[in-house]
Amino acid sequence: MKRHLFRRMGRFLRPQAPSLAGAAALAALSGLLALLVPLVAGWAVEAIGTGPGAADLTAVLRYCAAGLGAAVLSAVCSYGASAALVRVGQTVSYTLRKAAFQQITQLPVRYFDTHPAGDLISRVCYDVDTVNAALSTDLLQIGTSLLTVIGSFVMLLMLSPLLSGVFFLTVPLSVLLTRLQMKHIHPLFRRRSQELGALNSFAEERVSCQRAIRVYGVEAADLRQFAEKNDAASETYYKADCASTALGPSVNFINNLSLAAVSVFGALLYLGGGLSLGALSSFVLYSRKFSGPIRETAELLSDLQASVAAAERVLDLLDQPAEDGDLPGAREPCKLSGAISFRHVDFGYDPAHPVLRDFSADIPAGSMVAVVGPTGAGKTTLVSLLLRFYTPQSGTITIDGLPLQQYTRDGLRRRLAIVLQDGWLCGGTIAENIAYGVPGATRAQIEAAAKAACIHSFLSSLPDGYDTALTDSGAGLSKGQRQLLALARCFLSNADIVILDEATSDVDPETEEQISAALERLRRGRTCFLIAHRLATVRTADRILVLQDGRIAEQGTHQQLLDAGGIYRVLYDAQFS
Ligand SMILES: Nc1ncnc2c1ncn2[C@@H]1O[C@H](COP(=O)(O)OP(=O)(O)OP(=O)(O)O)[C@@H](O)[C@H]1O
Repeated sequence: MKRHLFRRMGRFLRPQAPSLAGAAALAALSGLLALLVPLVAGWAVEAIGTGPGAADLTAVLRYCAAGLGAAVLSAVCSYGASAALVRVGQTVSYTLRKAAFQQITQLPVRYFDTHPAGDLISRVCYDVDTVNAALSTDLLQIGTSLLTVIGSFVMLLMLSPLLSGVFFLTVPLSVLLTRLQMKHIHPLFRRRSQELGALNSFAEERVSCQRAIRVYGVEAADLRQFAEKNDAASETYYKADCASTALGPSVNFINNLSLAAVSVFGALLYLGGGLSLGALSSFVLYSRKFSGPIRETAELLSDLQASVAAAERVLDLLDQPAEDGDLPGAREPCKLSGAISFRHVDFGYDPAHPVLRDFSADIPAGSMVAVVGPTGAGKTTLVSLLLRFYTPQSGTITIDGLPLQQYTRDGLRRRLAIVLQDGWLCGGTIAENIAYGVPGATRAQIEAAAKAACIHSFLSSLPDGYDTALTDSGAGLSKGQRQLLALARCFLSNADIVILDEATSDVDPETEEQISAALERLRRGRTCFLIAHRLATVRTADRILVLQDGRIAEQGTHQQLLDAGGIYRVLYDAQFS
């Protein structure tokens, strides 16, 4: 599974191969130099000798200087390796984050129906950071530790094979313990990332609907739910961290046992003349060098588990199939006349629960067609299908006689302008928001669009005018003003088909009248697809479709439908009587 993970990470790591190789060389040099220190220290001890006056001080000083030199050089190389890896970690996490965000922009809209925003944010930010930590520090330390362990192992064997036998008796115990604990720890870290994703997702959702929470007075219930999720996250953190911290002390315990055994047998060997004092000193130092990294590596491996779990979550996101690509030879529409036709369309978000059933309708080019009907009838779903957010289970939708799939997806969407009920604003200034999707629009064009959407006088009255900064949710503007801004966006775009989904639901009757007049201007040369609950908005439509249970129940002009005395009449009377 790990090998699989490294292969999946390959495309991010491969470009860093030169830096990784440089860091590995520096780390190896640093490790080798550090390995010299115990040997030189042993020689220094040997030079001190055992009897009074036996010390060869010049040699002792020489060895001390050599040991110091090796230690300093080792530290410098280690710094060089760390600096290189910090850069690698940053570059990889930058690319990974960019790829993850790009992937989010390419995922089918359906994916967001089942994956909460907070969890995705957690993957793009927190999980990528965890991967960065592993690359910047953990891998270097594990590599250096491995080198130290192997080098010390060789030195121990060279110094005393017999004493090495005693020492290595305890090593399998450490390794076995580490392996067992790793097996136990990995799923815990995976759960830890999942629970954190769920907590983030909940927090994100609740922060964004604080107004509703206050209005409904559900703060206490919310706090309770947050506490439950927080508890679950803390619990998994606690379990994972506890399991991983238990690893260090248990390996440490075994290491101390081995040190005691080496000291006792080493002393016996020295007394029996089988080992010099210098060699015994070096042996003890190497045995420490051997055991230290085993303990550190055990701890680092648990950090690495967290990084592996995080990397898996980011890679899982990257592995999601993107929105279907364009068909070969798909047309890039430069201009559409805007004739829309739905033919026997069946669609359900879940195929078992159809929303549209055998839906057929023709919207002639340049006409204004309105869709009305009860809540949940499937009006917005029609818009989502037109925008190719979803694909019908059967039937076809054509524009200018060509099925939607025969157009490039982006090209098609560029020919459509849409105004939704919630206005769809993002961070930036008001001018930038109006010009969203129309880069290069001049200030004069932006103001003309705002005038056409009847919002120019309001915008001019703001202290910073069109340069007023908006937060992403458009706080500071009323819902109606947000809708008018989105309408201005439509005026600015040169789209051939305009879709208004409850676009005037939050404006006062006077503004609605103005918008109706504006719509008359907007529809010139364009096809307008209007969805509305307020029937005043649809009176001037060329045709009104009354949707009920995913089918057209009635259709005609406003007057024809009133005269027919059907559902439309009932809805009209309910609103105007
Ligand atoms: N993303 C989705 N995933 C699953 N079901 C959905 C999704 N969006 C809408 N639905 C369901 O599809 C049905 C039609 O929804 P739609 O939003 O098209 O209705 P509508 O006529 O526009 O309603 P309203 O007038 O309230 O805006 C509803 O039953 C709704 O619950």
